[in-house]
Amino acid sequence: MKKAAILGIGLIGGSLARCLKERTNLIVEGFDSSKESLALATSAGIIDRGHTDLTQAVAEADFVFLAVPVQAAKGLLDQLSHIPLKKGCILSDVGSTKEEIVAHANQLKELSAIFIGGHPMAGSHRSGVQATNPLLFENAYYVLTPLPDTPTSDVERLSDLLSVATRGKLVTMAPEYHDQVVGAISHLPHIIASGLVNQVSRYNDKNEWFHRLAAGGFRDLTRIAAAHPIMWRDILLSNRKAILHLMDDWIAEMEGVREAIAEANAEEIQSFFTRAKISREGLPERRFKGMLHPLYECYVDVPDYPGAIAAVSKLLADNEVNIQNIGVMENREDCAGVLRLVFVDEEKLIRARELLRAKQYYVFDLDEQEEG
Ligand SMILES: NC(=O)c1ccc[n+]([C@@H]2O[C@H](COP(=O)([O-])OP(=O)(O)OC[C@H]3O[C@@H](n4cnc5c(N)ncnc54)[C@H](O)[C@@H]3O)[C@@H](O)[C@H]2O)c1
Ligand SMILES: O=C(O)C(=O)C[C@]1(C(=O)O)C=C[C@@H](O)C=C1
Repeated sequence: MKKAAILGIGLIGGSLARCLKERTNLIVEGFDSSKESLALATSAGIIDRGHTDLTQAVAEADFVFLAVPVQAAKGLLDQLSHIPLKKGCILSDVGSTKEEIVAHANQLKELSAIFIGGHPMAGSHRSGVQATNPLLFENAYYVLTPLPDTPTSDVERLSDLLSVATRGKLVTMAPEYHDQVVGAISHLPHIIASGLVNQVSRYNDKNEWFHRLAAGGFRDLTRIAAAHPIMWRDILLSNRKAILHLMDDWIAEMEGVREAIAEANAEEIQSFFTRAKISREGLPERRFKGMLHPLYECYVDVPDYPGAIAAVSKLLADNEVNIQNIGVMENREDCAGVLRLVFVDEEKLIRARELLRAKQYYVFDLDEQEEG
């Protein structure tokens, strides 16, 4: 039997393990410094076996995936360069930055496996094995960053495996290029979200209404600020060059709009928002999107009385419309507010919209707005 070893059984490593277990014939073994995570992953069937010993974990592995924070991944690579790996073994990672780790692997001449950098463009602000999801990478881009001299057959072998296992969209690009692009659409937004949360938190220390009034806008924009600090520390340290450049551009962007506000320049302020609106609406379609998950979702306003949520789910269940996922949006205090409903396909979503609207529920579907 062929084997994959996943080093780091957290959100991404654990989700990848579940993909491999569900959709390939590989034996999946895990390595983690946390015995609790390994025990949980083994008992939940996420991995076949857990190890705290690296040599045992990678023994006879055909594929090894590093799924730990970026700086820890460099340390594991150093250790792996002293461990004989199976002939033909492919070593990859899932880290959010690529230039540094690819260069690091490339200069480890003793490394007995081919290294191909990887980064699934999907994730969450949650971390740990408890947050794993075998559908996490579905339809998301999964970037591989082979070097010009990486054998094509190895890239294909890895790409084929990941394509089947994750159902993601495999693409290749140069590591530096990856870091510039992902710096702009992932790393910079995390800095902005966290900076905004810290700024408002300072105000809130003196007046608690800041947090209490925080509604949809603030919460939507800052969800990602709840992500793992060590992971993000490592990402920023690893992609410093690109991020510093992006932050300069961001500061210039903010100075531009600040000036327009200071001068009460209505035309310029409107143009700032108009450009953003057009660009935001031009992002790839959400349902078959790249960086965002394919979702058949809608939002339903529900009144604030006991049983209101049950009434919505009963209406749909009575009409054989299965809800795949349901959540209460946290955008209003002391109020049930808005229900987010997710369906398995478009047909179910359309049927749900019809049923709910026939009962006078207010249903909002972003894609319907974009289509119309
Ligand atoms: N979270 C995301 O949204 C996301 C998305 C794509 C890629 N990534 C990348 O995936 C990697 C893992 O992130 P995650 O979100 O799964 O983190 P996580 O915190 O959920 O999981 C990391 C796991 O690695 C283990 N670990 C940490 N250091 C270790 C070490 N030195 N030796 C052994 N085990 C160690 C931890 O115990 C934990 O189980 C990071 O490099 C991150 O940049 C994250
Ligand atoms: O959805 C989220 O919470 C994420 O932060 C996911 C996200 C992103 O920025 O889009 C975070 C880091 C990754 O390397 C890839 C994806």
